[in-house]
Amino acid sequence: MLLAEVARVSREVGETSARSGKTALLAELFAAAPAEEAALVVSYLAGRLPQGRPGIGWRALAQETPPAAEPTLTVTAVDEAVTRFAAVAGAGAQAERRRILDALLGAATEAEQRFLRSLLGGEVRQGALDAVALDGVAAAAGVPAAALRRAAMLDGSLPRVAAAVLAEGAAALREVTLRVGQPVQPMLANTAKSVAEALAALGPCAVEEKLDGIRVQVHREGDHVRVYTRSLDEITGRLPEVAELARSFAGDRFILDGEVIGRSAADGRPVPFQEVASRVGSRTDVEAARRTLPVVPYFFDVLVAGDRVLLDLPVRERYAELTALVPEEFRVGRLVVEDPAAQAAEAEEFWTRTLSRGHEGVMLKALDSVYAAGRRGKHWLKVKPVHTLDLVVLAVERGHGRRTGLLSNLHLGARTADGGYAMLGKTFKGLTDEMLRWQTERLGELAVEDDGYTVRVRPELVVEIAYDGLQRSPRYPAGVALRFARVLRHRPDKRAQDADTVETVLGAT
Ligand SMILES: Nc1ncnc2c1ncn2[C@@H]1O[C@H](COP(=O)(O)OP(=O)(O)OP(=O)(O)O)[C@@H](O)[C@H]1O
Repeated sequence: MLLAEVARVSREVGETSARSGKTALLAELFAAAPAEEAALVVSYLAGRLPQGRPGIGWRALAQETPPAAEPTLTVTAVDEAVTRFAAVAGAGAQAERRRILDALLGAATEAEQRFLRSLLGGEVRQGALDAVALDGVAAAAGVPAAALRRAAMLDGSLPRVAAAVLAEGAAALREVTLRVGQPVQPMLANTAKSVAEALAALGPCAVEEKLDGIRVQVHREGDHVRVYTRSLDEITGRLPEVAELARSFAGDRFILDGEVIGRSAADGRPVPFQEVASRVGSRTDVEAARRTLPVVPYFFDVLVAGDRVLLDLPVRERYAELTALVPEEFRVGRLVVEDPAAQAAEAEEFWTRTLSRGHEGVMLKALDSVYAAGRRGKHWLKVKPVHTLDLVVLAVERGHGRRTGLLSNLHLGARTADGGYAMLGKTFKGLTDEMLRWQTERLGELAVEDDGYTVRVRPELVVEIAYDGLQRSPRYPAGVALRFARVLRHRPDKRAQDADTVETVLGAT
């Protein structure tokens, strides 16, 4: 299929405001895509490259290249060029990359160049596009969107499932199941303001300790254990003690969901999140890092046990399975509340005790709820003493004085209903020297425009922000701004589409 077709539909989708109109345009294109190119076409329209981020800087993309007069470029040819680009290494790499990019842009018409620049630069608005692309595939294949969404979550790749369902119809969906060794998007939680509010919303539920560490999904098949992060990256090699422990558990085939934390050698209290994050992030000399900060996983869910997929079992039954596999000392602390009215005081006491042990808060889970992979549902509710927001960095200002040479003052945005972002304020508070160095490097990679003072970036980096409330402000697009915002931590483990929406921000305060 010609890239021109993809670029045209992408433009038309952008110009159409009704969701049904967007879906129809995409469905027509997907139905017309040849089987061997369907995955690529879906991927491009969801704003993604199968190669991930090939590291093409905005300066390289901004360079003018004379366009081709006629469209001849196919999506397969684009894919091959990006693969070559991503593989270039060693001496002369920069010139070779330039050559590949010039050849690619030179083979594209003006309209195709525009699309390529946004695709390669990661500038296509992702969150909304993913969902719209999914609707388009469902309509083209004649399958329910919900069934397709679930299959894509289980498989981990919408383009792959899309290609199968476009070729084989609904039958392909039945074949998608959870497989050991294939990570699945974890279930996420919503926020409640208090334990009482969460109990009222959920009814019979489990109240669990909310540990502040790194989410891990542990897959075991015989002696093979793999550990994945929340963003589905494999980190087995960095956490040898987790793999060793999983090998010691009763079953020899399972998928467990849990949180890894470190404990202080002196008093056993949990160490700050940053220390665990830096331990998990360190790839070199894992053994030395392990001696400095050994970590322990605490599990709270099980998704596969033996040859059974447990996602559709309710919490109470999954927990019984977890109990059979994982010894109590490696499960999160938990209180079962069958009767919220009678056990309210007990639940409050569990919350107080959990906080006094140095944990972040509690997580309440409806006892009859299933595991909704990849969803931020209403069946898991977290309660924390300090309310925080996850916001996306839209731009950053260059520092001055002691911060000269560093990217410092962050422009923070919440997601809007149309797939964009509304800026809610700026802050440089709470950033340690190490965080400043880290964000300068990361935001440098995400830069798309630089006027010498403010660097606009691709909206990808999520930061966790504490704040004292909202104030009216006509200068900001949502009509409100954050008061006393400060950065608690960077959240490279989160995607922009996991960030808070303007709606939740307004509802939170
Ligand atoms: N008992 C628990 N059950 C589920 N998740 C837990 C538990 N204890 C700790 N967690 C962590 O809490 C996270 C769920 O909260 P949420 O979905 O809001 O993600 P989050 O935004 O990363 O959380 P937060 O920002 O509050 O740390 C999980 O991803 C997991 O890492």
